[in-house]
Amino acid sequence: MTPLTLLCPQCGSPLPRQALWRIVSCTYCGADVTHSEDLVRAADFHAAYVRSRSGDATADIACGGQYYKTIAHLGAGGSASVSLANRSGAMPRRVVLKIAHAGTPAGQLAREKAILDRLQADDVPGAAYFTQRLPQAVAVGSSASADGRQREVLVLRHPTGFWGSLADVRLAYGRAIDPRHAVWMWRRVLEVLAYVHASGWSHGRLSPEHLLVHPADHGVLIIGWSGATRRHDHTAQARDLMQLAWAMRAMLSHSAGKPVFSSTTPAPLVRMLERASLDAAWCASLGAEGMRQAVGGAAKDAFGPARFIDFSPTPTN
Ligand SMILES: Nc1ncnc2c1ncn2[C@@H]1O[C@H](COP(=O)(O)OP(=O)(O)OP(=O)(O)O)[C@@H](O)[C@H]1O
Repeated sequence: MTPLTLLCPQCGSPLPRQALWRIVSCTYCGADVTHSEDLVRAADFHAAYVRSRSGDATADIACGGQYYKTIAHLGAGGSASVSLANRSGAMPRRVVLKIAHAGTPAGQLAREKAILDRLQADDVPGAAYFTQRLPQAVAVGSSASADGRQREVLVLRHPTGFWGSLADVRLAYGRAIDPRHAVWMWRRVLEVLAYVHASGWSHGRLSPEHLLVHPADHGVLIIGWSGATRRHDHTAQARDLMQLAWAMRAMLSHSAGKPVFSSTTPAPLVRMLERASLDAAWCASLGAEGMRQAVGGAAKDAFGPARFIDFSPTPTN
């Protein structure tokens, strides 16, 4: 072992060996000295910590030991209202908060988190890719809301780039969307369904409200998983495919609430949608992957080879 003498860099006097890992005061000249490069003074650390928590005072929701400041309302469903929020602290992060309505049964959001956690934990082929295309829960808890009552809160990672639900798109258009856009929306959902169905899950509530659209990437995120089950139930999985076909029919219907196709919807697509929304046995025999391929074939018959067309979630004319 090489002997080591620690000397004060100011006066050259010997220092105690604690100077290797903490600050010591030189007994001769009074200088504060340490050899460690990682050391932070307790007072500096405390001041930085207090600075990092300065946003907590303006936060309105506390959950899982973190504080969140809501910044925009995103929507509302049957059980919760949904907001965009910022996590306060040294590492701010944008999240989505679901805050249970008054009267929502206790534990509903906790169940949703448990289902999302199980979906994320699946270790099946394709998991690395598809778990990125499913919602990710961060924490669940309860927090005082504006009316002073405790409400259940679910914190989700914020999926960037998603504009809103297909129900919002339909509302913004007030008429059918271009059927070429319905094709990629349908196929995107079927890709994810093929993955989740293969691991035995069924969603159970596939409606336009539960499909968020990413206009720039032509992406669709399935939300609303609180009713999902994992029973390898082929009937329930066929029902998912039928519900999805009805959601697509809603996007292509001439007027909201009436399943009448717009005149711009080509015949091969109309035939597919009608059969997929009514024939459970056919849906079960095709499965999500078979249906994805069939939609691709019908789209090719109707529009020719696939090409990217810009999508705007609000009408431009
Ligand atoms: N990440 C998001 N970005 C934009 N809007 C969102 C997002 N998440 C949810 N929304 C909006 O909030 C609405 C309600 O969300 P969600 O379906 O998760 O709530 P819910 O109360 O669980 O609904 P329900 O109980 O009816 O299934 C959605 O239809 C959508 O319009």
